Amino acid sequence: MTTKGLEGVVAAESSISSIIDGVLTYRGIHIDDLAENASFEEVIYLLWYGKLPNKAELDQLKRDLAVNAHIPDELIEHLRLMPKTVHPMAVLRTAVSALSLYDDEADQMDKEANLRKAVRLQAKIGTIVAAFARLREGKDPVAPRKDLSYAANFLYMLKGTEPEEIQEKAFNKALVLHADHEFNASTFTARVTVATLSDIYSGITSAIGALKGPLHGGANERVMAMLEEIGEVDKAEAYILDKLANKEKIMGFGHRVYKNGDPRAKHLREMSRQLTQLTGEPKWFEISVKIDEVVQREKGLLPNVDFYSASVYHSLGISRDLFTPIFAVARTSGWVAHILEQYDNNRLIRPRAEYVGPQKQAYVPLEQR
Ligand SMILES: CC(=O)SCCNC(=O)CCNC(=O)[C@H](O)C(C)(C)COP(=O)(O)OP(=O)(O)OC[C@H]1O[C@@H](n2cnc3c(N)ncnc32)[C@H](O)[C@@H]1OP(=O)(O)O
Ligand SMILES: O=C([O-])CC(=O)C(=O)O
Repeated sequence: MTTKGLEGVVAAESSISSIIDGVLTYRGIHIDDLAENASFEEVIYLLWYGKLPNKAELDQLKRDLAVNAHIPDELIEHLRLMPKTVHPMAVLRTAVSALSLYDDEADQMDKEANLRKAVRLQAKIGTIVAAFARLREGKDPVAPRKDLSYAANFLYMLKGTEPEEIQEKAFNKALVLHADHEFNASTFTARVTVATLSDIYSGITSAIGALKGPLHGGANERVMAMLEEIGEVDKAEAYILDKLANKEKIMGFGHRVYKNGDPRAKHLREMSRQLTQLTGEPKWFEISVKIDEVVQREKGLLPNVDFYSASVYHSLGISRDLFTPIFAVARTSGWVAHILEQYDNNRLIRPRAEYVGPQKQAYVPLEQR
């Protein structure tokens, strides 16, 4: 017996995040609590070390992230030479792989070296996304600042100006909400890769590839494309009904695990409401709410993390093809935690397939085919 898509299959034990009866926790702390109160840096520490940091531990992690946020000049040149029109997720996949070439410890496998690489990767991944976003517009990258939070620094490197406090807070919350999610497809991919005892860069590169697809992280960008295509609230209902009649999936709805709603969506919905008002473009929230109503009514499906995050990022002035790379920036914290957990109690991940192909076939020489 096989289970298509491994639905409901428990593949390993983990003590990083849990989804029990629709409640999401990181290391046992409720996601609502973290979303309201935690900085992304605290969440990184929590995921990697299994406890909230004290002040000294948090200050140290912040310092480590800040001093490691620059990327090698060679990588900037590489990014400069990349075609300007390619998808930033493809760029990120290549750039993270390339980053390993400039890390002397890339293949060193002890725990301390892995933690040092984790800090470097987490610190640099945001810089890579921001640098390419500017380079493709013919602008120079903005060097990271040591005095800003992870969230503020990312927005600063992207735009060249410091974000308003409300923007920093919203972006921080989005990072916290996207940080980890049990055995989602990209995390599982990372674990499969490193379970061969391959290195952390290979794990993250594989995970980025898995996150890119529209059934996973790639949905957030497509949600924004849909909102833009709809354009006005009055057109939303007919647009969705037409898609459903054509048996098309509505991006940002449904979930393999949550059948009664994604607990992250309400936070993003409220952020979307506030930010779209602030930017004077409430229509993105209003169209989203209308879609939400129609999809629930017609299909009984609820929004996932990718739905309201689209209008949140748009309201922060971020191009829609950067939405999934930003998801990768946040999820690197979770990917790393899972990679470290996998190394700590490793066994090769190698399931079986049920063979359903032809049997007892003879080899036919080429000239007889
Ligand atoms: C961060 C994240 O990865 S969150 C997920 C992001 N992805 C998306 O938003 C893409 C849209 N959603 C989907 O494709 C799915 O809901 C997934 C991939 C998230 C979950 O997939 P699965 O658990 O495999 O559910 P599956 O695709 O089998 O759907 C079950 C039924 O609901 C329908 N359905 C599920 N999601 C949707 C949707 N978004 N729109 C319309 N119908 C849907 C399917 O067509 C299927 O109907 P059927 O039984 O009549 O064939
Ligand atoms: O868990 C999943 O399948 C997808 C998801 O919501 C995530 O990765 O955040």
